[in-house]
Formats: sequence, C-alpha cells, structure tokens
Amino acid sequence: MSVKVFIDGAVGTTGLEIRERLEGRGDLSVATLPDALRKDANARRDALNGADIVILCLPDDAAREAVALIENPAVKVIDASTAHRVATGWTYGFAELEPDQRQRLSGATRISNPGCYPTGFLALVRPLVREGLIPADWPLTLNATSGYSGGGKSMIAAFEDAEAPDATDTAFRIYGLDLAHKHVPEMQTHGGLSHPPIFAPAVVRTYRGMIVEVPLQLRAMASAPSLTQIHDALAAAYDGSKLVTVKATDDTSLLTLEQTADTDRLDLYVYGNEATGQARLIAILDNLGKGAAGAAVQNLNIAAGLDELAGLKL
Ligand SMILES: NC(=O)C1=CN([C@@H]2O[C@H](COP(=O)(O)OP(=O)(O)OC[C@H]3O[C@@H](n4cnc5c(N)ncnc54)[C@H](OP(=O)(O)O)[C@@H]3O)[C@@H](O)[C@H]2O)C=CC1
Ligand SMILES: CC(=O)N[C@@H](CCC(=O)OP(=O)(O)O)C(=O)O
Repeated sequence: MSVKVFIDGAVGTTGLEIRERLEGRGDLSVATLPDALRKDANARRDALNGADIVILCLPDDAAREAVALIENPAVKVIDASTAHRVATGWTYGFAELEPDQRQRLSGATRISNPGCYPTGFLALVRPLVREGLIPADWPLTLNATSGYSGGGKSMIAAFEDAEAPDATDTAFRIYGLDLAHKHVPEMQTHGGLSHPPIFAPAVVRTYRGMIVEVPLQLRAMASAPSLTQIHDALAAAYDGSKLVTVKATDDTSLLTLEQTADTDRLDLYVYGNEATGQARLIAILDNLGKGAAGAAVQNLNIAAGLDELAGLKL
C-alpha cells in the first residue's frame, strides 16, 4: 500500500529539495497544498491529519503550530526545524549516530531532523565520546562554513537579489558571535557532552555545501588518542554505511565545500600530526542534502519501512 506523505512548507528551500527526492516514487504519494491555502490553518489541519507521515519544512514557530494541529494519533511527524531537536518524546533523526538509532526511528512517531551543522559535528564527535577517546567534558570547538541556502529563502535573496532588504555582496562572513547559536543545544545533548562546544560558523557565497571542522589538541587529553585510533573508531562506527564514509587522508586535493554538493553523502576525514599530538577532524556535507532534505527522506523511508536509501543521492 502506498504511503501518504504531506509536506508542510513544500515551496520553501528544504521542501522543494524533499519533493525533488520523492518525485517518481511508486511506494508513496506526496500531497502539498495549493499556494492560496498553504498557510490556511483549516487546510493544513486536514492535510496534516489525513497523512500517514508529515514532513515539516517550516520556521520553528510554524512547526510547533503544525504539531499542535495534529489530532490523529496514527500520523508520524518528521520536523526539519530546530523546534524539537532536544524535546522530550522526539527521536533524533540521525540514523547512523548510535548503534540502535535506526531501530528507534523505525518505531518513532515524532522524529526531529538534525541541524545541518550538528550533523557534521556529531558525526565526528559522538563515536569518539562514546568510545572514551574524547572525554565527555572536553572543551570542544568547531569551525564551520555553509553555503548561503542554509539560511533559507531570505538568505538566498540576500545573496542573489541586490534589491533584497538585507542584500549583501560579501564573499564570506562569520556570525554566531554571541555563542548562542540555535544548533548548540543539540550538539551538546546528542554528543553526550557535559558542556556546550564553542561554535564558530561562517557563510560563503556558494549556494550549497558545508565544511565542519573540529580541531583537537590530543596531547592534552589524559587518553591521548592517536590519529589511527580516532580514524579506526570512526571507520568502525560507520562501517557499511553508503552515506557516511570515513575517507582516506592521502588526497587533500578533494577537500572542498562543493565536493558533496547535490548529494546526500557525508564525507569524514581525520587529519593531524602525530608528532605534535594535534588533529583536525573534518566533515563535508551538503546543508540541503544530509544536512536537511536527504536526512528527512532517509527518516521517511525508515519510518515507513521502505528502502532506506530510496530517492537519496549517493
Ligand atoms: N536551508 C537549510 O539548509 C536547512 C533548513 N533547515 C530547517 O528547515 C526549515 C525550513 O527551512 P528552509 O526551507 O531553509 O526555509 P525557507 O524560508 O526557504 O522556507 C520556509 C517555508 O515555510 C513557509 N511558511 C512559513 N510560515 C508558514 C506557516 N505558518 N504555514 C505554512 N508555511 C509557512 C514559508 O512560506 P513563504 O514562502 O511564504 O515564505 C516558506 O515557503 C527551517 O526550520 C530550517 O531551520 C534545516 C536544515 C538545513
Ligand atoms: C548559513 C545559515 O545561516 N545557516 C543557518 C542554519 C541552517 C538552518 O536552517 O538551521 P536548521 O538546521 O536548524 O534548520 C543558521 O546558521 O542559522
């Protein structure tokens, strides 16, 4: 039987990417609302309660509002916003993050899709904390750069439309200077960390793509893990995954923000210097791929009991 999917926010940046991945699928049908009704509460209530699975591609407040409109207990929800990523009763939609995560997702009715930056950070850090290679109370930092589609329609306009209210011609800018970025709580919670990491994000004049880097002073840790131990722990954590891959570190020429653009892959690297006891852990993904729409479709497939990789871009 075909699974009925409703996308709320279907004409936004993430919604359009999800629709593209679901096109031509015979195992599910996709409903969206016409333009005149897409913000109409009654039309949304009917569509939300009539679906098997809904995907919310909305700002946080509108996502909370959508969840409140759902009365049918059989409806499963995948929320792409930040609203429920550390909320009680929600399962974090990063299938590869913990050994039992996929199984938990297959039985969940409320799934929070991870943030794009946390996807890179957690992929690098969580297995190492779990294995005791990084102490849970280590003062972690991460530097990251995103394509401008990460800011949705308004940031796309700012970079592409000189008439937009916040138009910019910058090539690269840093932000999050108050150290209170909305992604930090999920990084701490799902990383199993005692303290929030320092998160230094930047946005660059490229539509899509993301690099997340975690620098580590290994020699200062009591565990003093070697680069090989770190590499092997990550390789073991993602063994068999077609989306998350620990890459060889002998070819630095491929380390670009664009290398996973328009795919749902997540490429991980462990670089460093054994002699100085320093490491640079690097994750490269598409903010709209594994960072948003790719993860949402993967979660949809798992929640619906379908082929997990159907519609995904490898
Ligand atoms: N862009 C990215 O890389 C990522 C985005 N996300 C998250 O996904 C969600 C969507 O982001 P994104 O697609 O980038 O944002 P966009 O701004 O591109 O799209 C949001 C869409 O939601 C619509 N909308 C707003 N309020 C309502 C409402 N009350 N009822 C119905 N529709 C509404 C908007 O309508 P209108 O077109 O009229 O403005 C717009 O089409 C956000 O929570 C974001 O944080 C998560 C990971 C990465
Ligand atoms: C470049 C840029 O501005 N990126 C956004 C994050 C992307 C996003 O939409 O955040 P969610 O993953 O939580 O939905 C930001 O830093 O706020």
